Amino acid sequence: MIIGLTGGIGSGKSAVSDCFEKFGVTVVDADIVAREVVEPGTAALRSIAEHFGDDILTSQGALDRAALRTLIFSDESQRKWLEALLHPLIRNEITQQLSQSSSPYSILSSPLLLETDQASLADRILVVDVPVELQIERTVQRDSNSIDQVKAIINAQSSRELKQQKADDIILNIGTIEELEKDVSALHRRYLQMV
Ligand SMILES: CC(C)(COP(=O)(O)OP(=O)(O)OC[C@H]1O[C@@H](n2cnc3c(N)ncnc32)[C@H](O)[C@@H]1O)[C@@H](O)C(=O)NCCC(=O)NCCS
Ligand SMILES: Nc1ncnc2c1ncn2[C@@H]1O[C@H](COP(=O)(O)OP(=O)(O)OP(=O)(O)O)[C@@H](O)[C@H]1O
Repeated sequence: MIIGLTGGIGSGKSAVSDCFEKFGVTVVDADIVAREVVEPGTAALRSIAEHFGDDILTSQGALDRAALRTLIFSDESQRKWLEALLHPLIRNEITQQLSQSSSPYSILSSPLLLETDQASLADRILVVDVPVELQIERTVQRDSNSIDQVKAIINAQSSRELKQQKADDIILNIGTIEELEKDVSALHRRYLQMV
């Protein structure tokens, strides 16, 4: 059984998947996979440099993620171009990593689970839900992004309401980390009964 874990930027997916990992559940994280497919030497990184120019690379030849972030969240057509290149590669790698899992069930954590065909890889959808104001507050605190950039990223993602509609399970992450851990623990027991 594969649980698709999703939520917008800064909603708490990593906090939730860290708890599942502590219970021995295999977690495949789409954000980590998205970094792997553009490592130096990959065909995808070469395509990105050809399309955006060598300024999109650091002096070490790696992807300048901050530069690409600024570009794609201010120009939808460039974001669509990047997604058309990367999403098939990300999906393939996710499938590969999930096939190697040996835990009773696995977690696929992805910010774009419901926006892409990654949803079809999951048997159940678990949404980490937070009010947008808290999402922005936690993200700005964690990252060096400005409020406007965080808002632009949120606008490129599906709405809180749509995620709630598509969810089989919802964790409302408005309390403490300890409360979040209790909610994950209860879900873990339920999931074990389902496999
Ligand atoms: C633009 C990039 C280089 C910025 O890298 P950076 O290290 O700053 O951020 P990181 O990759 O950790 O992503 C942070 C968050 O941004 C949001 N985000 C990233 N890509 C997208 C996107 N295409 N659409 C909407 N939100 C996105 C997600 O909430 C994600 O958790 C990077 O996000 C990227 O390559 N995005 C395109 C690939 C993609 O769609 N990844 C999402 C997982 S499938
Ligand atoms: N219940 C909570 N109480 C306080 N802080 C929290 C709570 N849950 C998450 N956080 C913090 O909020 C920030 C965002 O959480 P996290 O990194 O887990 O989100 P995410 O959904 O994985 O984000 P992204 O989509 O950007 O990868 C982190 O700094 C995290 O420590």
